[in-house]
Amino acid sequence: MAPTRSMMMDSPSDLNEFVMIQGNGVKGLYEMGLKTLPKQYIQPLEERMSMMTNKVVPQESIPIIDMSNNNNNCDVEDAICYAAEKWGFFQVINHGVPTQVLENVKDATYRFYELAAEEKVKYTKENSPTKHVRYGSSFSPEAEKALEWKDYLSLFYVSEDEAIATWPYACRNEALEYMKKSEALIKRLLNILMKRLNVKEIDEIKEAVLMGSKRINLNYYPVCPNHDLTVAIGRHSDVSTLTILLQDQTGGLFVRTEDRCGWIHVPPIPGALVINIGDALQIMSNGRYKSIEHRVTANGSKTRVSVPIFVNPRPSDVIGPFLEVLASDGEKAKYKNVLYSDYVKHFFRKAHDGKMTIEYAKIT
Ligand SMILES: O=C(O)CCC(=O)C(=O)O
Ligand SMILES: [Fe+2]
Repeated sequence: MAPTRSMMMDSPSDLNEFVMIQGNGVKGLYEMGLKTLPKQYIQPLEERMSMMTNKVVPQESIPIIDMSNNNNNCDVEDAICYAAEKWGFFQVINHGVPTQVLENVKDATYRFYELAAEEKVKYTKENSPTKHVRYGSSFSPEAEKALEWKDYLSLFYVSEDEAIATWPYACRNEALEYMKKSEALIKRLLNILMKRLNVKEIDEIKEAVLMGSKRINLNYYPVCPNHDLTVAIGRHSDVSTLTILLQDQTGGLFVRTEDRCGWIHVPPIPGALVINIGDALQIMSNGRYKSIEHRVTANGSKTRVSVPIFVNPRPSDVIGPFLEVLASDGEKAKYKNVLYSDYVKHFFRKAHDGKMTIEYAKIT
């Protein structure tokens, strides 16, 4: 029997069946015309943006850095390192990734989500022929108190051949092209950030630990009923080295203020990319660069898409503060060495919980 709206509201197992097992996602809930948010999505008060404790600070903004060579290159380098130390988040313009490539990957995101549920369901955890391709909804439904209003397709990059063989046709060429065309930007950013840490050269070993593996996510956040009772993504920091995020013009990404008392909106800028430092780089830089907590609000009137590329160490890498950082002035290590796959497992084992993941690696 096709699920009715009232079934969806009352029964967690019907909701799970419709959203996750049949692969309709929250997109399916929106399309069914739900006027009230199912209770599984209702977040505790302290997680809602409408609370006084979650005030938005409109007078603050993260830096916008022009990466073209019209500026003095030293200014660009200073701006990037300062932003990574103080804010952990910045936007870049004139970054060298062609606008058309960005537009194409957004279109491809819509194309994938417009496929019938029977097509998308082939890529869920239960059905996907490879663990490198995963379609799902919410973050860790087993661990979360309340679900998140988000569908995702997560594509782990191993090689071009493997991607061509396994990634969904609706989006694979565009996702691959976006990854390829952002490679030079990623390398430039890492070179700049490393120089400031006293790492003179990114040799093969350093390159592997900084950017040895990559994951691209196609996030889809449909229009949400009672949107202020829920979140699209809860408070978290990324476990990556760097994240390169493409967002559309809807808005909704918020970053923690330095005093951790409020939130700063990351305004959409046509053609720009949002860059943020992840936990792995916070650890490798011994805390010099900051991986900042962020979240995404659900929207009551517009669908939003975003496409992050998570630039990561390889799962088999051991990460810890670089010796160059510690040696420069005898600085003490703030983090221990951890196997990156253990760190990532720890992140996925629990619900989103702000900046708590990094405690796993902290020397106390
Ligand atoms: O959608 C966004 O703007 C942010 C997504 C995000 O934070 C993530 O996927 O880790
Ligand atoms: Fe994130």
